[in-house]
Amino acid sequence: MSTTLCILGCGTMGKAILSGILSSDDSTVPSNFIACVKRPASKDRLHSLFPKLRIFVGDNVAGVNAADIVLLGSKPQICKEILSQDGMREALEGKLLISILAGTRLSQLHELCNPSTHIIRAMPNTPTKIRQGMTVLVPDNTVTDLERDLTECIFKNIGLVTFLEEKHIDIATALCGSGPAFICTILEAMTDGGVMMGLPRPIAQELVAQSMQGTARMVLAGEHPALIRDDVATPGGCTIGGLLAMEDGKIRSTLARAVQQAAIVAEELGRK
Ligand SMILES: NC(=O)C1=CN([C@@H]2O[C@H](COP(=O)(O)OP(=O)(O)OC[C@H]3O[C@@H](n4cnc5c(N)ncnc54)[C@H](OP(=O)(O)O)[C@@H]3O)[C@@H](O)[C@H]2O)C=CC1
Ligand SMILES: O=C(O)[C@@H]1CCC=N1
Repeated sequence: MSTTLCILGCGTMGKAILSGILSSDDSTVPSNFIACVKRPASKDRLHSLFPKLRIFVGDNVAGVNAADIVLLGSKPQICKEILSQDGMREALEGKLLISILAGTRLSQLHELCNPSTHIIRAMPNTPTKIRQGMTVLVPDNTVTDLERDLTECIFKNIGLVTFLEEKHIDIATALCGSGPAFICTILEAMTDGGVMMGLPRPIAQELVAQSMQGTARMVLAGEHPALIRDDVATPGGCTIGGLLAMEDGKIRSTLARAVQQAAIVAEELGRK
């Protein structure tokens, strides 16, 4: 049976999810894809990236009508406008709606939909583009096991998946949704250090990025970050010199506060 996924608002994150799914060998579910956007220029860009994609400009209801599953990928601020369009409630009836909107709660989405629309909140990140994403899923209590499994399958195909309660999704938004931006800030800063000491930027950047990837993989394989750190910081060595400079700059509390601030703002986005 063929399943059609409509990405309702297909910008940065919609494109990342589509790229991930379409580059996988296992793109049987969903098997067909639709995107809805606002501007004709976005249609042209999407068409050049994904030639087989059906694209609707300014006709969201038609896009949703033609789909089995809808992934809401607009900015949170315009979700009400989109879901209140004439015919949208009806178009979504009996369908699974996956919302990737930061901050917008299940209860707010339900108010804009009929009861037969089942809703799952998802918080993915841009590395889904290369099938290395991290997605947190929050199904509401009307979601069937089949819908839950299907959503898990879609996101597992493009990265790791974990289920959380809704009360934790703003924190997940800060950690995995915003995470790539925070991590790239650290990556750029370390690269700057290498450039300052005389390495060409592309080489310094590769050294940092691969070190980040390798270390992250060790942690994901079960190694404890504190032990990895201790192994590297030999007595009287260069690493402990660098670590103390980081602590002088309050790097730990700075990064933890960044996550705290992003989680606070994520929660506020749902109130706008
Ligand atoms: N960016 C990220 O890393 C992450 C984002 N998110 C969430 O994903 C969502 C989208 O973010 P992002 O992809 O960055 O945003 P973008 O601005 O890149 O994409 C938004 C999309 O919505 C479309 N759109 C705007 N108005 C309408 C409308 N009236 N009808 C139909 N489509 C419309 C835009 O169309 P057009 O192109 O024509 O303007 C665009 O394609 C947000 O809710 C965000 O919280 C979640 C995790 C990570
Ligand atoms: O900054 C934002 O609003 C979005 C949500 C998570 C990542 N980017």
